[in-house]
Amino acid sequence: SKEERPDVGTLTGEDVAKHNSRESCWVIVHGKAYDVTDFLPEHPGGPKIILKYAGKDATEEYEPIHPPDTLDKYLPKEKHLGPVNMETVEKEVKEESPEEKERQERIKNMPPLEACYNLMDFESVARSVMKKTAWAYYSSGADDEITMRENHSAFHKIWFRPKILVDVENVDISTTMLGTKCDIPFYVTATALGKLGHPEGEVVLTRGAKKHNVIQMIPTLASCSFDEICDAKEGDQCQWLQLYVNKDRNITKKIVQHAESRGCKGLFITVDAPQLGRREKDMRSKFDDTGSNVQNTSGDNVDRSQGAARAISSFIDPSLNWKDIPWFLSITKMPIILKGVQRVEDVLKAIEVGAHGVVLSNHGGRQLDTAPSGIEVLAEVMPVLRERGLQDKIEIFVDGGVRRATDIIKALCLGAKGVGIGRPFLFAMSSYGLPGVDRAMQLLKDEMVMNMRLIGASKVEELTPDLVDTRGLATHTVPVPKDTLGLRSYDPLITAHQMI
Ligand SMILES: Cc1cc2c(cc1C)[n+](S(=O)(=O)[O-])c1c(=O)[nH]c(=O)nc-1n2C[C@H](O)[C@H](O)[C@H](O)COP(=O)(O)O
Repeated sequence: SKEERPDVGTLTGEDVAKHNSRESCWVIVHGKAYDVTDFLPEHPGGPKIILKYAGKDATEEYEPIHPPDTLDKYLPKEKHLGPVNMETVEKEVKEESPEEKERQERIKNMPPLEACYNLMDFESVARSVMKKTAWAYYSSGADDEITMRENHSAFHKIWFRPKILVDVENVDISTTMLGTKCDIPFYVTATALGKLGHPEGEVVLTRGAKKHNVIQMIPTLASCSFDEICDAKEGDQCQWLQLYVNKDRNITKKIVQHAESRGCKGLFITVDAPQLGRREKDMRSKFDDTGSNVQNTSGDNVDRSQGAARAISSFIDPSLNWKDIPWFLSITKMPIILKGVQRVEDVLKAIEVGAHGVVLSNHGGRQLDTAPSGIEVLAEVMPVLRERGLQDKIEIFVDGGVRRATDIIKALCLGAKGVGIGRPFLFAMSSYGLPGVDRAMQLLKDEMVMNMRLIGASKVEELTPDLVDTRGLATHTVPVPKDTLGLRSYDPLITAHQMI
């Protein structure tokens, strides 16, 4: 039976510690106690991860996965038990694991920020300094990660046909995307759970985007709350919303109209994830967290075989289809872009239903493995649109595997308006915080100016299809230069058993 709440202003650690079972489960988050007993079976991450902190302070585990307003939004008020005198709460003395000791050592000896000369350097540093679960979540792709690797190596199959003796003294790399002027044709794409990599989460990316006048796409599954990320923008800084459509369309309508009221300038509906892909590195790193039952369905209806992301994405509506698009057009004035389009027929359909744009993307290789790279689909799409006089009907974006300004230039030559970049900014943020994001964006700007000069173009309008040779793009077996960590990022169990 649940005791009545002791009638004292502030609870003590001892009061909370008594409620440490399935029958009566209280946890502390941000210095306040919550009775989550009735919530246990509904928790998308399963009851076990909460029970691991029953009667204790769960803040550290809670923080990266849940936006701060989660408890206010989803836990009934009478379950909010009020402040706890944190001096009376026993501090968990966590025995630092040998692995954690080694990681702390690597952090002490990590390279200075100035040693990072390109976006892959940030990936290399992040791999060595990030917590295993965070690295696993950010770096993983679906299944054998073939598409994740293909996204990057596809750019190496496109070769330039540079012009010479063009006056490139003044190079302008700026452009507009959905009518917003940006310094350089890339945006920070939506990537979930920013606080896995950095305690401040997505607002670090907001600040970096402001400094470089690039657009940030706010993820539905952000660690920060949507309003925190909006509040972090300055002046007329532009943000877009990435939307996972909820089975409950009223919730979706509220989210969309709130985003518009907060000044978002684009609605990117993610259409390549009716179910989240199977990211095995993410699964493996969750598996050894005894508190979470990611491997055990425990009889309820949420499949936890995908670590954190899958658990918190059980709301996504797999029945989303073309017939829903007119409804979206009716509930918002924001331009509507379909994110995750992977074939020319669907680009034509997007134009037909009145979408304002598409992102040719496979979710960074985290969804359908052996789906084609966005850049390959772009090379297929643009000639068809030009043939039908449709190339100016919508804005086409590409994301996946963009690591160099030459990748951005190739995408623009093929007809993209801009590209989305995900992991590099996560790795830069996770390794060096805002200075890391700042440097990563500046490196891309410097590379962009230099490479525009070298191919003989002084502004983005001059980036045309004749500057690239895409004959090699359709082959999917070319060896790629050994510069991609991706070739070594997949870590099948087989190596763990040192089997020959
Ligand atoms: C790296 C990463 C990507 C995610 C991402 C999380 C991470 C850590 N998440 S995920 O949890 O569902 O997989 C999202 C997401 O919330 N929504 C979305 O539309 N795309 C998501 N994406 C895909 C992202 O928007 C781009 O399509 C992808 O990152 C581009 O590839 P690069 O990382 O190689 O730049």
